[in-house]
Amino acid sequence: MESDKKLLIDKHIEFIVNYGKTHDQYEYEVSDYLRMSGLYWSVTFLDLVNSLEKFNKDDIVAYLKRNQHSSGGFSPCDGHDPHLLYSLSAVQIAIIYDVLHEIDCEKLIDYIVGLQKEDGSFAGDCWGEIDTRFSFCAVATLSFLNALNRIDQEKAISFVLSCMNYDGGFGCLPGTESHAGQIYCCVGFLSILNRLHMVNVDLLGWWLSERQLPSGGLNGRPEKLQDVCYSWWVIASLKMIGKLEWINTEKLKEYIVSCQDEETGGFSDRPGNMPDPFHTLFAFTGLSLIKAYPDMIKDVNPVFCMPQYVIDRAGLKPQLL
Ligand SMILES: COc1ccc(S(=O)(=O)N2Cc3cc(-c4ccc(C=O)o4)ccc3N(Cc3cncn3C)C[C@H]2Cc2ccc(O)cc2)cc1
Ligand SMILES: [Zn+2]
Repeated sequence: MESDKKLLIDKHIEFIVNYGKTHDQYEYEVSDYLRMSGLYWSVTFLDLVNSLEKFNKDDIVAYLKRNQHSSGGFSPCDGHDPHLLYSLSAVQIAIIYDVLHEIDCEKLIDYIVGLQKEDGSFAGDCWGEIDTRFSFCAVATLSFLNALNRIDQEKAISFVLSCMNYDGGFGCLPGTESHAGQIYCCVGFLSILNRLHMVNVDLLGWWLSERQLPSGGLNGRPEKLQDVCYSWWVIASLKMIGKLEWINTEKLKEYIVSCQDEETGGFSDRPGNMPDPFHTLFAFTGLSLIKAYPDMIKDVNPVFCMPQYVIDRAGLKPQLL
């Protein structure tokens, strides 16, 4: 029976610890444009399985400092431009290691405030791409820096609400189709700003529960294939709006475990595909949220996608319905 499949925790730890070392040089190199996020995915995974000591804290601090741009924003790695995505990842890493004092928080706050537009939306960087993902990155990062009062919150909220669709979901821009990843960002944004009552909970809960397929896995939009990372985007959103019980969590657990690579360790989007740190983290945060292995995986916060004890230590209490 699939549900009896063992979770090979030690193999997954080995996969993550060795990813940057033994992993095929070409693939590791081409992912340098997301390296700071890759580090966040790996650090969060290790902390959830009580193995944070596998990484060298001083090396991590040096990497953060080396990649804070003069503008205050963070780049993914040397030679790349700063971006909101990697600024959030850098602060998430700093909060987990409790080293926020090692980075220039004031300059980072100025960088983020400078990215808010007249209509309340946020650009991801100086090149100006607008996406509700960046609204989430902005308020999540400012939460950790205790600087939410530095942006125009009412305009930011009205922009995100202008991206809500008739199906209760959210898209990346006004009038764009609902997608689980965008829904997670918009619901998380509203949770951080205490506006979850603006969500149509029954409509959105129904749309999200409809993501579950016969395999037990979840897809990100109607008619798409299941993918283990949607385990996170969908159930974190359901948890925030208090409708997690609308998913068959036993079938979901079976699907998630079926995506582990028993040879190399790590998780892939679907059984038999190439594992990566991104899908490995979101498989574990999904298992954590449905409390599938409570003795092996620490509790995760559904809004910030970080260990709950870290969010408690930071004194943050994002709204949950
Ligand atoms: C392999 O193709 C991609 C496509 C998009 C991306 S992404 O950076 O825009 N991103 C995150 C992401 C990462 C990986 C990955 C491979 C190796 C590593 C090392 O750490 O990470 C793989 C996929 C991926 N995607 C694409 C994806 C996942 N499931 C379905 N798809 C199409 C997500 C994508 C968007 C993203 C999501 C969350 C987040 O915090 C940042 C970016 C990266 C690789
Ligand atoms: Zn995926």
